[in-house]
Amino acid sequence: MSHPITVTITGAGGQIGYALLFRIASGAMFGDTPVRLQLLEIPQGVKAAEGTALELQDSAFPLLAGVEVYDDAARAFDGANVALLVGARPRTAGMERGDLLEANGGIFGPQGKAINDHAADDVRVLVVGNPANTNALIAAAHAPDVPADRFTAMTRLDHNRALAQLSIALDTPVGGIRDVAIWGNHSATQYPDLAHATAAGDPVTGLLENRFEGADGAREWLVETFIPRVANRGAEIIEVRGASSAASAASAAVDHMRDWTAGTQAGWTSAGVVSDGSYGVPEGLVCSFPVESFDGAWHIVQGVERDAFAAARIEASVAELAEEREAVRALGLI
Ligand SMILES: NC(=O)C1=CN([C@@H]2O[C@H](COP(=O)(O)OP(=O)(O)OC[C@H]3O[C@@H](n4cnc5c(N)ncnc54)[C@H](O)[C@@H]3O)[C@@H](O)[C@H]2O)C=CC1
Ligand SMILES: O=C([O-])CC(=O)C(=O)O
Repeated sequence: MSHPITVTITGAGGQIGYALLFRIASGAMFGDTPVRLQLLEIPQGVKAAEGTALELQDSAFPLLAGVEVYDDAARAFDGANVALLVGARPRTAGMERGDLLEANGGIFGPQGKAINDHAADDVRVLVVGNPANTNALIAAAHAPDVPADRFTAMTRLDHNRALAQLSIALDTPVGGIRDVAIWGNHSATQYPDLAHATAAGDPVTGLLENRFEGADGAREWLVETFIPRVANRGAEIIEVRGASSAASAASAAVDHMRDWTAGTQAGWTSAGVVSDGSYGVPEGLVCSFPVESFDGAWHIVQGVERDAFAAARIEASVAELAEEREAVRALGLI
């Protein structure tokens, strides 16, 4: 059997943690490679994480090489090959994710530093806790010895929501849809982009025109229904479920890490990555782009054409990311 991957999960006693840990232990994230789980909680969350650790034992997962619970970041990130930063307060009805910046931002500097000082050299970090993009920026800023491209923020849930809404609208299987993209912030300003998507090999633009009786109908569906539905789905779930998305968020985290380590097989996906200046996004902002994964790294898909409408929407979302960076600077978090 191969050497286990050490995976640190923060907020392991919370809702997403409860949905995520069993998927990781089952092999959904890293295939046949055994995993060692290191769970980090704040003191008041430790009992819940310990209970989950007992249930992980009881599941007798053949790939589970061990579970430890910590309330100390230095120990929890020790030797981590993968760090899933989930632990943070979720928003409630009526809040935007950016409203959490002050409450949650302070978590990610110390955790970035603990990753810098204690994680394995090949550590890969996924930030889930909101506002995810800017929290990833904060963590990266405190980890100068870790290459910036190892810090990512989760927009895979937005990507999956876009696939699902398109699949429903066209009555076509999710598995045949390619090259959807989420640009910008994991917030209501994000831009879900279908301009280059195909379904079973056919351009989605044409399929939408057939479905919605012409170009005007397709455009109306995109602008009035699809984009706001995807961009505000988190709020819709909070409204209907009474709590923010948990199992779907865990599932997206599995997808993100699996693709990062094993590579993408079928076209683009979406991830918040540290901008290298591509598409005019200021360097250092953690922005969602269409990406592919190969050789163990995310690569921003280059040369994607964007019409004036798309460019304006993306610019607005990037401006919000720049404002969030200024806000965390003003708070002394970076
Ligand atoms: N990026 C995305 O697509 C999504 C992000 N989220 C975000 O994920 C975060 C977690 O959501 P839930 O699991 O539903 O929340 P939850 O409240 O159920 O669990 C959060 C857990 O984090 C722990 N925690 C708080 N501060 C911590 C720290 N400094 N270190 C370690 N653990 C800490 C808490 O004790 C709690 O057990 C929220 O910020 C939520 O908004 C949720 C869904 C999707
Ligand atoms: O909307 C929220 O607050 C939780 C989240 O990030 C999502 O479901 O996308």
